[in-house]
Amino acid sequence: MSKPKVYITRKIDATYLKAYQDQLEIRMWEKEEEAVPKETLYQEVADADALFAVLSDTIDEDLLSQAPHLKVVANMAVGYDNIDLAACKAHDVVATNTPDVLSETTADLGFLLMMAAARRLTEANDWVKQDQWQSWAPFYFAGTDIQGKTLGIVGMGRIGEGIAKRAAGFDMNIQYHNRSRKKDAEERLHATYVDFDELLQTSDFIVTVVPHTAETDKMFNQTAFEKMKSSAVFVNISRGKVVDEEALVHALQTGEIRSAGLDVFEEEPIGADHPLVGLKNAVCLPHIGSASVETRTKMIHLCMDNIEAVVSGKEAITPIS
Ligand SMILES: NC(=O)c1ccc[n+]([C@@H]2O[C@H](COP(=O)([O-])OP(=O)(O)OC[C@H]3O[C@@H](n4cnc5c(N)ncnc54)[C@H](O)[C@@H]3O)[C@@H](O)[C@H]2O)c1
Ligand SMILES: O=C(O)[C@H](O)CO
Repeated sequence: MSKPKVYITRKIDATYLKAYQDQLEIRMWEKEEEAVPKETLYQEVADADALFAVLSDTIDEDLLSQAPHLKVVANMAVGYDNIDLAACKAHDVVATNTPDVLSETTADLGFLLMMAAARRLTEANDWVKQDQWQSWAPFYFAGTDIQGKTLGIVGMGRIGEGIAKRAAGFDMNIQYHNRSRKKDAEERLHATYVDFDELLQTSDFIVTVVPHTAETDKMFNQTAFEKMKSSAVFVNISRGKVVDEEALVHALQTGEIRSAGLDVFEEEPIGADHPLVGLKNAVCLPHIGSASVETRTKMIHLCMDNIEAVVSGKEAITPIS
């Protein structure tokens, strides 16, 4: 009997796939950083039973209509705004994501961005590397402290809770806004629920970690930045599209807010000519929230385990509900 066919849209080292090769016929796009061209992807899915996708692949009606045998799309991300779930349902395709395994690593990066933006880390690092350091001075690269400050978390989910846990260790006051109030988290994390406007107005640090949906699209717009303190540090580790980037650039340029730490952008990838890259008070990273070897390994295995489960007639481990 022939093995179920899996197509992987990015190069993954064979060692990660060894355990699955007896059960599955695995093909993949052989480039790590270059996206698979649409024509190639459409040809490859024509006889595939399973698709291992990454967050920059668009999984929509157009693609699914080219994939008559497809049973499962395993997205190597917890976010799934690249997947049309209604189209998956219509084609009887199970969509899966990678929740939990990346929460701590992504919370680490959120915290790192908070501190980097507060303490002007990249600016100071660039200065040394550009051979500009002459002598010690009392206030050069003086940033702002985080201890004793108020942190506002927008999206108190798995990763949001991870941020709150870390913030407690830094003696921050924690407030949050979420689609629904989470009383259990309030007790566990000593966090206070506030509405969105109050969070914007009263937080010294604002971290967003909501999914990108119709509701959260550009929720950080000009009005939102105007409400923030002029000393506020804004961090986005969710999706670029939850922010109106033009408004953010304006807020950073005019001192409406102090600084920003950004792992995600409206259209990715961005280049050196992007307006945010040119701003000293913006720390910009190439969407690496979950990028530790340990976590990426877990994400790959979870995708493959989901695929193996579905193609062998079992329930997916982490279906997107
Ligand atoms: N930068 C990265 O590399 C990276 C890594 C992992 C996740 N992410 C992003 O972070 C998101 C969150 O991941 P998670 O595992 O914590 O998800 P989660 O579902 O556990 O948490 C999301 C929280 O946002 C809340 N929420 C949804 N809509 C909201 C709204 N309109 N207003 C306020 N709150 C709202 C939900 O109620 C939930 O509590 C993902 O969807 C993904 O887009 C980014
Ligand atoms: O949604 C996700 O999981 C990230 O963006 C990549 O880890």
